[in-house]
Amino acid sequence: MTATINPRDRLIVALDLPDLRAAEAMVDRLDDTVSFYKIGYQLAYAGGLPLARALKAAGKKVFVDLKLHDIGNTVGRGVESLAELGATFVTVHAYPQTMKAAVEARGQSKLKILAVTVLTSYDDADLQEAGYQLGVRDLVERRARQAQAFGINGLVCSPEEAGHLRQLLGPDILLVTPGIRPAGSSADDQKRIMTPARAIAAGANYLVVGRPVIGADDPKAAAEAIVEEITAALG
Ligand SMILES: O=C(O)c1cc(=O)[nH]c(=O)n1[C@@H]1O[C@H](COP(=O)(O)O)[C@@H](O)[C@H]1O
Repeated sequence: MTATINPRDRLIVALDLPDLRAAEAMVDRLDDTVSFYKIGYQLAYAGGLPLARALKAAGKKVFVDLKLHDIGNTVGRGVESLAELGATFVTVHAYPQTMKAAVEARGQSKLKILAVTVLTSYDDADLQEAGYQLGVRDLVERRARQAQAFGINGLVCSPEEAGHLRQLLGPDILLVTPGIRPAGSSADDQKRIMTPARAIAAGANYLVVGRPVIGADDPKAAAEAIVEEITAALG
């Protein structure tokens, strides 16, 4: 089912930019190279959420990444509001109450709920410091199984877990992987990373890329190179 996604549509560029003007300028620069954008904390909290509607009207897809996590009622009502925006994806943290409330609130809308398993900036030591007994691999697996049981549409995980999750959960669940770094680029604060080609080979459906594109001297060329790598990896 997910094999039919066009290679270009598998690249999601994170518009981690300070304001609407900067985000609109980046979308203009990237032009037809990019069809899918992510709006996260930085832009959303700077008044950027309305860009979701404008992008949709321009034929682009939008991922609203607010990583919801609160009591079930608050999560549910938040998801209802986000469904009105016309986004394709929204994120919640992969906690049982949160996932259950989000799936119920999604109702018949076209919004797909993605559960963030373990952030790609975490390793085993970070989880231990935060009080978890499980390491990354086991916690991702546990949360992924729970997410599937709740009817979540997809998982945000690192490409390092994508192969294992694909095997475990089958072909239908969407695997959306940040922590993407083209060969030779800086990891920044990411700890679980892979190149675009390896992430696709591991079974990721969508790759989320921020700084390697928006921080490049030529963002359009950087995005095009990633699309080419995705296309080649899909064979
Ligand atoms: O939910 C996400 O998109 C997300 C989850 C995660 O585990 N790790 C992660 O990096 N992200 C997001 O993916 C993007 C990655 O950005 P870069 O590290 O600049 O490529 C950022 O917007 C993060 O908020």
